[in-house]
Amino acid sequence: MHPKAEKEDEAERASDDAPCTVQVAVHTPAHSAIGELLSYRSATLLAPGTLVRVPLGQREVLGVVWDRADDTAAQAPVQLRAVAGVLGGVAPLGADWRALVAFAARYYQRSLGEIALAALPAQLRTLGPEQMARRLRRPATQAEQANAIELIALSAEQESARAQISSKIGPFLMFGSTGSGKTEVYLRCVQELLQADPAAQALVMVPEINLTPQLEERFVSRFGAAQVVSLHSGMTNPQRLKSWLAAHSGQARIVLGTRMAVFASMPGLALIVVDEEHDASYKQQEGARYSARDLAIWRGHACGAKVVLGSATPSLESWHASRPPSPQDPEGGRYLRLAMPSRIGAAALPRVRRVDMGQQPHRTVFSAPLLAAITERVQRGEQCMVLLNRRGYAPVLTCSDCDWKSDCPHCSAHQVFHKIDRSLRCHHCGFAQRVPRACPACGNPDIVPIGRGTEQLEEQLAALLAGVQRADGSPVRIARIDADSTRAAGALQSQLAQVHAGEVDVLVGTQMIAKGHDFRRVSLVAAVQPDGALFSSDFRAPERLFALLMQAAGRAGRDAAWMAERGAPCEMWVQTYHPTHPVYEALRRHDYPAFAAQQLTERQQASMPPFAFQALVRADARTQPVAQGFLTAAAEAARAAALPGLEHVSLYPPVPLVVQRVAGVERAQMLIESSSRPALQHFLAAWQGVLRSTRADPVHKGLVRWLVDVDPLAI
Ligand SMILES: Nc1ncnc2c1ncn2[C@@H]1O[C@H](COP(=O)(O)OP(=O)(O)OP(=O)(O)O)[C@@H](O)[C@H]1O
Ligand SMILES: [Zn+2]
Repeated sequence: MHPKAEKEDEAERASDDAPCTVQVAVHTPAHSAIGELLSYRSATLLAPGTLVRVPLGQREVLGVVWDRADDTAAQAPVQLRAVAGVLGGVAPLGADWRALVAFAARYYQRSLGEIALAALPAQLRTLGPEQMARRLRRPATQAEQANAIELIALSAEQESARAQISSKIGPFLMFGSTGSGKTEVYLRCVQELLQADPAAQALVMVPEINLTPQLEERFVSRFGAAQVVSLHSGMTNPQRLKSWLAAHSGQARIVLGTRMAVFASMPGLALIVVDEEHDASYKQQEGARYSARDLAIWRGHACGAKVVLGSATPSLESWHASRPPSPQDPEGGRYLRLAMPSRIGAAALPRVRRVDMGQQPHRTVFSAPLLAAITERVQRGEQCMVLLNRRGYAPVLTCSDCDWKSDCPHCSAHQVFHKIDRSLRCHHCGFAQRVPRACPACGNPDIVPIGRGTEQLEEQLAALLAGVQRADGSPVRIARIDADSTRAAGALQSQLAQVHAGEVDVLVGTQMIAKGHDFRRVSLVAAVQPDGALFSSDFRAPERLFALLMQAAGRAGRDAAWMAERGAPCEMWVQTYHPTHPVYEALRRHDYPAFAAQQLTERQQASMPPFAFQALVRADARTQPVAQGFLTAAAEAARAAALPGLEHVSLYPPVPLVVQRVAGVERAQMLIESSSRPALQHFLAAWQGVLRSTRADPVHKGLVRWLVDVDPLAI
């Protein structure tokens, strides 16, 4: 039916029958004064969760019918605009899904409509009824049968983890070393679940799906393409709609996705896996700043699904939440910790070797012993990985005469030098320009790069290894993987495939190379300049660095049988000016528990997460005083109004962000902290209205936006 005809038809019926009022969630701007739900007139009573099209201003938008608020407040239907149409063929969204959306909106201080509509595929909004009907008629992916795989026998540790997940309630934290076979345990748990209950569904989340194409292959080959769908931001809109519908209808049994998948509609949801749960990409960094890991825990609890978090380097939050009971703490944490300390096939974790860069000649990039070790490995046919967490050629260009620096005109940051296309690019706002021929300030032609990124590292390594030959006499092959080298569609997949196929001898890259890859022939991993993170102002920096180095180390020596035939055990090299730093000491012993214990003691003494709860309010404005002035005024207004929860909450003075200006906008933030999560929540909820009215005050003209970040990951 033509949309217009349908609309008239609906209006017709509404005037005949006794019309009723429905509450609808629509996408309203984040801080708009429009209430959470809008009321519409409908000819028929619509079940909560029904997808509808409704008029909003001059437009017609997608909405979700929400549970009716108490009827007394409802307006008489005659005064209301009518629902324009119902999205036929799509079952109403379940109560579990609506509860999750409502919780996320409340907890992360966003509007219900924003979260609800953002969680739905864009095409539900844009497709007309006919297109939609055609889409629904399209046959599902031809059932490509799962390969009848002969299951490998689980190790004793894997079997114990599997059995506990099967018999206990959880939530579980699977603390398994790199290469301990966590993925195999996920696969078994999913399999067991699907076999036991024909309607059951599993949600498996990974930090970045493009980084782990291997994982997708493993699920598809085990369960067949018809059972598995993906949900991530790299998909086209039609693909996303298709996956979403398959999950929503229950036809897909397994959803494999990134953080956004936590909102997938899955009526049979019985198991949620959060792989590499420590990874920062589970936290959304714009719009509604939700943590998909934390929502997974909430969702599992609310709908009775088991939740398994997995990592070799858990977040300190999850580690603390899974502490075993002790005499001082008879309850212990809420999660059940499952330990898998051994690598599959009794493979050894790499031996950690620290190079004291203070003892090396000035300006050394690759120390002589590291270079010798890499050379030897290559000659023997083994692969090496070199990690540097900074892309580009050099972080800054500078004039040797006048001290000019390649600053971004729009940000308080340097523009990074990319030699490959002779460009200067800002990694904050994206502003790019050609490298000037001479210093723009004084005309001196001698402008030089300072510091180094992966592009330069690759170039230097190529020069240093120029004479080195592989076992077959051919020259050494070096490749680089970072956000620049993988920009083209499919580039990352093909580069990873080359590494797996042994076509690359030395892989240079950013943290992208450290994550989750099951490289079978890597025997040496080196971090050439990891010290930067040791002295960051962010209290989570040591935790992040430790996790990164442990994960990087975890790429070496994964194939026990192959390593046994080699001349030397696998190694992780760290070049540092602080070889005795506790982070490197813990790394040397592969001792995550000791590292975590030391960090948690510090956090407890300083009353920091997970012993305290935080939120940030950020203000962006034309000037720093306007940004800070808004925050100060909002805090003062909160105190003046004696908002609930305030007595248990500390409001700190506003400060500029570390990168203070981005794209011409000044940024400031205020930290809010409490030892009680409910008190913090209570206060934030009450503060919303105050922030809105403060914003409306004309003295804060020049404020661009404000936002709240609950449980922020970066301070
Ligand atoms: N029981 C088993 N017997 C033999 N091989 C196994 C077994 N379990 C897993 N493997 C193999 O061991 C390798 C490592 O397993 P997997 O990738 O699941 O580890 P992981 O714990 O997820 O590692 P990481 O955290 O480092 O990504 C894989 O190649 C996998 O096929
Ligand atoms: Zn910039």
